[in-house]
Amino acid sequence: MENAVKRIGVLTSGGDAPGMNACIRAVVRSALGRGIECVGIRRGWSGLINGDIMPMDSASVSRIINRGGTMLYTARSDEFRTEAGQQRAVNTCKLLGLDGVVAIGGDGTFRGAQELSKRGIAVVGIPGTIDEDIVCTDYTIGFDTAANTAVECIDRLRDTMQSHERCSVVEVMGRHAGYLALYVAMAVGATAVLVPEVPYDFEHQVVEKIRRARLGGKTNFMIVVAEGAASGIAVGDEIRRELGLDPRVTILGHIQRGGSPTAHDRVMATRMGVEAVRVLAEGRSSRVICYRDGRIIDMDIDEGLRMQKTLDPEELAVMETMTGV
Ligand SMILES: Nc1ncnc2c1ncn2[C@@H]1O[C@H](COP(=O)(O)OP(=O)(O)O)[C@@H](O)[C@H]1O
Ligand SMILES: O=P(O)(O)OC[C@H]1O[C@](O)(COP(=O)(O)O)[C@@H](O)[C@@H]1O
Ligand SMILES: [Mg+2]
Repeated sequence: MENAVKRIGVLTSGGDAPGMNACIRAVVRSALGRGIECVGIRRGWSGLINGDIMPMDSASVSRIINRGGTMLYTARSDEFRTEAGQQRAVNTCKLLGLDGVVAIGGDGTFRGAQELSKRGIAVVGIPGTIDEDIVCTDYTIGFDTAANTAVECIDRLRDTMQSHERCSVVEVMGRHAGYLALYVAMAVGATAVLVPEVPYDFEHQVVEKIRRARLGGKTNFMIVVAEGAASGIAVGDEIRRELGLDPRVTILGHIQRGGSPTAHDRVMATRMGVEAVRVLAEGRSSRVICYRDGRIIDMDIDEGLRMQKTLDPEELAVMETMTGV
């Protein structure tokens, strides 16, 4: 069975995430260790459509385990959403003699992987996104680094906010998901957090929290806003209007997506990369690598994408407790 797989491709797609390089390295080196050739596909699905490739050997992934970003570049491709684009990608796989593709990315990337596997190409997905919004896995590569970067930035803001007794509104990434915001808010001891999963209620989520903090003796306030919940600037304006404070708004933006990956991200990326190659080498397809209950496993992509995920109610309740006093 294992000998059937001779050559695979690896790509990164969607928003980049720290640890993607460590994952590429693991895919390439574990494939080589099995006698499988590995081809790098640049610029995600659009690279597969256009045959944008680079040869990968062991040396090609030297000195990248500690680097953020992705050496293969990443992209979002509208063409790949079309049947014609997907067929072109299939043709590239046939032309290059690829027996499988490892796609490192988020949920969108996995939907693309589904389409490709329906067309007969073996694909295994690895979750790489700072949003941690992939339903079937407890962890996505990049989350830990992004969270620690955001925490470090907010700690710096807190110093100056305390000195000036100000209110700070910090917008963190998460277009559709509040995992990062909630985690970071808990880690910095925020006064309030706004996430897209909870309907926006300024009075309850912001005014009451700031009031309680003030009555408890605080004179500086940290409001963490996931970009998908509200705009940090709009929240700042509302605080100024309704409470008479003079908040400073900081949008952390892409700062959160860069930087050297934490040890946790490097280790998870390495474990997931090795597992993806094992799954492909065993001749399996349409799988996604997941971290569940403390173990790395693989799951059917359709099944994985069908699962419903919401913010952990226990985490939300803890945050409510900590901001309610
Ligand atoms: N339903 C879909 N069908 C086919 N391809 C898709 C689909 N959704 C997303 N993709 C492809 O995956 C790419 C990355 O998805 P995106 O949502 O931008 O990032 P992420 O993978 O990080 O969630 C898209 O640009 C598109 O090429
Ligand atoms: O890089 P862009 O296009 O500005 O996208 C920003 C978005 O990408 C993310 O960083 C990651 O999202 P995806 O993994 O789904 O691409 C979001 O948190 C953020 O909203
Ligand atoms: Mg996504």
